[in-house]
Amino acid sequence: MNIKILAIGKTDSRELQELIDIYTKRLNFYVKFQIDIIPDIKNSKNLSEAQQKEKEGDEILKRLQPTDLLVLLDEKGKNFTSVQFADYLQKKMNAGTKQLVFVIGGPYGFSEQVYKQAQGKISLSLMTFSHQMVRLFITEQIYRGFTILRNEPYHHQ
Ligand SMILES: C[S@@+](CC[C@H](N)C(=O)[O-])C[C@H]1O[C@@H](n2cnc3c(N)ncnc32)[C@H](O)[C@@H]1O
Repeated sequence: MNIKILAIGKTDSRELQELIDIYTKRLNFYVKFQIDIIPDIKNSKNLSEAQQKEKEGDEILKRLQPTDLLVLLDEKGKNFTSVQFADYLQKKMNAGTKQLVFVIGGPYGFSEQVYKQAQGKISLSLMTFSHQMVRLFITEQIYRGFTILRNEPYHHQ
Protein backbone atom coordinates (compact mmCIF):
# COMPACT_ATOMS: atom_id res chain seq x y z
CA MET A 1 0.00 0.00 0.00
CA ASN A 2 1.16 3.54 -0.77
CA ILE A 3 0.29 6.40 1.54
CA LYS A 4 -0.08 9.93 0.29
CA ILE A 5 -0.86 13.19 2.03
CA LEU A 6 -2.52 15.87 -0.04
CA ALA A 7 -2.19 19.36 1.42
CA ILE A 8 -2.77 22.91 0.25
CA GLY A 9 0.01 25.51 0.21
CA LYS A 10 3.73 25.33 0.90
CA THR A 11 4.97 25.04 4.49
CA ASP A 12 6.45 28.46 5.24
CA SER A 13 8.14 27.31 8.46
CA ARG A 14 11.61 25.86 7.92
CA GLU A 15 11.53 24.22 11.36
CA LEU A 16 8.25 22.41 10.64
CA GLN A 17 9.47 21.34 7.20
CA GLU A 18 12.67 19.92 8.70
CA LEU A 19 10.66 17.77 11.11
CA ILE A 20 8.28 16.65 8.34
CA ASP A 21 11.34 15.65 6.28
CA ILE A 22 12.79 13.62 9.17
CA TYR A 23 9.59 11.58 9.64
CA THR A 24 9.04 11.22 5.89
CA LYS A 25 12.53 9.73 5.55
CA ARG A 26 11.96 7.35 8.46
CA LEU A 27 8.52 6.36 7.16
CA ASN A 28 9.82 5.49 3.71
CA PHE A 29 11.66 2.61 5.35
CA TYR A 30 8.26 0.95 5.96
CA VAL A 31 5.98 2.18 3.20
CA LYS A 32 5.99 4.27 0.04
CA PHE A 33 4.96 7.63 1.45
CA GLN A 34 4.76 11.06 -0.13
CA ILE A 35 3.33 14.48 0.56
CA ASP A 36 1.82 16.25 -2.44
CA ILE A 37 1.36 19.98 -2.13
CA ILE A 38 -1.43 21.70 -4.04
CA PRO A 39 -0.35 25.29 -4.80
CA ASP A 40 -2.28 28.04 -3.01
CA ILE A 41 -5.35 29.21 -4.93
CA LYS A 42 -4.54 32.43 -6.84
CA ASN A 43 -6.35 35.63 -5.88
CA SER A 44 -7.97 33.91 -2.92
CA LYS A 45 -8.44 37.34 -1.28
CA ASN A 46 -11.11 38.10 -3.89
CA LEU A 47 -12.99 34.87 -3.22
CA SER A 48 -15.62 34.07 -0.63
CA GLU A 49 -14.92 31.24 1.82
CA ALA A 50 -17.28 28.99 -0.13
CA GLN A 51 -15.58 29.82 -3.45
CA GLN A 52 -12.13 29.15 -2.02
CA LYS A 53 -13.25 25.79 -0.59
CA GLU A 54 -14.85 24.93 -3.93
CA LYS A 55 -11.64 25.69 -5.86
CA GLU A 56 -9.45 23.84 -3.37
CA GLY A 57 -11.91 20.94 -3.53
CA ASP A 58 -11.64 20.77 -7.33
CA GLU A 59 -7.83 20.69 -7.05
CA ILE A 60 -8.01 17.90 -4.46
CA LEU A 61 -10.46 15.75 -6.44
CA LYS A 62 -8.62 16.06 -9.76
CA ARG A 63 -5.47 14.62 -8.17
CA LEU A 64 -7.17 11.39 -7.05
CA GLN A 65 -6.94 8.03 -8.79
CA PRO A 66 -10.16 5.98 -9.05
CA THR A 67 -8.71 3.30 -6.73
CA ASP A 68 -7.53 5.75 -4.04
CA LEU A 69 -9.06 5.52 -0.58
CA LEU A 70 -9.85 9.12 0.34
CA VAL A 71 -9.70 9.96 4.05
CA LEU A 72 -10.11 13.51 5.33
CA LEU A 73 -8.30 14.92 8.33
CA ASP A 74 -11.07 16.74 10.12
CA GLU A 75 -11.61 17.87 13.73
CA LYS A 76 -15.07 16.26 13.57
CA GLY A 77 -13.75 12.92 12.38
CA LYS A 78 -13.18 9.66 14.24
CA ASN A 79 -10.70 9.68 17.13
CA PHE A 80 -8.13 6.95 17.56
CA THR A 81 -5.42 6.07 20.03
CA SER A 82 -2.06 5.52 18.30
CA VAL A 83 -2.47 1.74 18.72
CA GLN A 84 -5.96 1.88 17.19
CA PHE A 85 -4.58 3.96 14.33
CA ALA A 86 -1.84 1.37 13.74
CA ASP A 87 -4.57 -1.29 13.59
CA TYR A 88 -6.51 0.89 11.12
CA LEU A 89 -3.43 1.06 8.85
CA GLN A 90 -3.00 -2.71 9.09
CA LYS A 91 -6.67 -3.27 8.14
CA LYS A 92 -6.33 -1.01 5.10
CA MET A 93 -3.25 -2.99 3.99
CA ASN A 94 -5.06 -6.31 4.56
CA ALA A 95 -7.99 -5.05 2.48
CA GLY A 96 -5.63 -4.59 -0.48
CA THR A 97 -5.85 -0.79 -0.57
CA LYS A 98 -3.58 0.47 -3.33
CA GLN A 99 -3.19 3.98 -2.07
CA LEU A 100 -4.46 5.58 1.12
CA VAL A 101 -4.77 9.35 0.67
CA PHE A 102 -5.08 11.58 3.73
CA VAL A 103 -6.21 15.08 2.81
CA ILE A 104 -5.62 18.21 4.87
CA GLY A 105 -8.04 21.05 4.17
CA GLY A 106 -7.36 24.71 3.61
CA PRO A 107 -8.10 27.55 6.07
CA TYR A 108 -11.87 26.98 5.88
CA GLY A 109 -11.91 23.18 5.66
CA PHE A 110 -13.40 21.11 2.79
CA SER A 111 -16.04 21.70 0.13
CA GLU A 112 -19.27 19.66 0.16
CA GLN A 113 -18.06 17.75 -2.90
CA VAL A 114 -14.92 16.61 -1.09
CA TYR A 115 -16.98 15.52 1.95
CA LYS A 116 -19.30 13.57 -0.38
CA GLN A 117 -16.47 11.66 -2.01
CA ALA A 118 -14.53 10.91 1.17
CA GLN A 119 -14.55 7.36 2.50
CA GLY A 120 -13.62 8.37 6.04
CA LYS A 121 -12.78 11.25 8.39
CA ILE A 122 -10.09 11.13 11.06
CA SER A 123 -9.59 13.64 13.86
CA LEU A 124 -6.21 14.19 15.51
CA SER A 125 -7.81 16.10 18.39
CA LEU A 126 -10.99 17.99 19.21
CA MET A 127 -8.85 21.12 18.98
CA THR A 128 -8.11 22.83 15.66
CA PHE A 129 -4.51 22.93 14.47
CA SER A 130 -2.96 24.92 11.66
CA HIS A 131 -2.94 22.99 8.39
CA GLN A 132 0.86 23.13 8.44
CA MET A 133 1.11 21.50 11.85
CA VAL A 134 -1.34 18.79 10.83
CA ARG A 135 1.14 17.68 8.14
CA LEU A 136 3.73 17.01 10.81
CA PHE A 137 1.31 15.38 13.27
CA ILE A 138 -0.19 12.94 10.76
CA THR A 139 3.23 12.05 9.33
CA GLU A 140 4.55 11.30 12.82
CA GLN A 141 1.43 9.27 13.68
CA ILE A 142 1.74 7.15 10.53
CA TYR A 143 5.41 6.56 11.39
CA ARG A 144 4.42 5.70 14.97
CA GLY A 145 1.76 3.34 13.61
CA PHE A 146 4.30 1.38 11.57
CA THR A 147 6.70 1.11 14.51
CA ILE A 148 3.78 -0.28 16.58
CA LEU A 149 2.96 -2.83 13.86
CA ARG A 150 6.64 -3.89 13.79
CA ASN A 151 6.95 -4.01 17.59
CA GLU A 152 9.76 -1.48 17.47
CA PRO A 153 10.66 0.48 20.60
CA TYR A 154 9.39 3.94 19.56
CA HIS A 155 5.90 3.93 21.07
CA HIS A 156 5.43 3.40 24.81
CA GLN A 157 2.00 2.77 26.28
C1 LIG B 1 -7.17 25.54 10.02
S1 LIG B 1 -7.92 24.01 9.76
C2 LIG B 1 -9.53 24.45 9.15
C3 LIG B 1 -10.52 24.54 10.24
C4 LIG B 1 -11.93 24.71 9.78
N1 LIG B 1 -12.69 25.17 10.90
C5 LIG B 1 -12.62 23.44 9.28
O1 LIG B 1 -13.85 23.46 9.28
O2 LIG B 1 -12.01 22.46 8.88
C6 LIG B 1 -7.16 23.43 8.29
C7 LIG B 1 -7.18 21.95 8.14
O3 LIG B 1 -6.33 21.34 9.10
C8 LIG B 1 -6.82 20.05 9.41
N2 LIG B 1 -7.03 19.98 10.87
C9 LIG B 1 -6.94 20.98 11.78
N3 LIG B 1 -7.15 20.53 13.02
C10 LIG B 1 -7.36 19.19 12.93
C11 LIG B 1 -7.63 18.15 13.86
N4 LIG B 1 -7.74 18.38 15.15
N5 LIG B 1 -7.78 16.89 13.38
C12 LIG B 1 -7.67 16.62 12.07
N6 LIG B 1 -7.43 17.57 11.13
C13 LIG B 1 -7.27 18.83 11.55
C14 LIG B 1 -8.11 19.83 8.63
O4 LIG B 1 -7.81 19.09 7.47
C15 LIG B 1 -8.53 21.24 8.31
O5 LIG B 1 -9.31 21.30 7.14
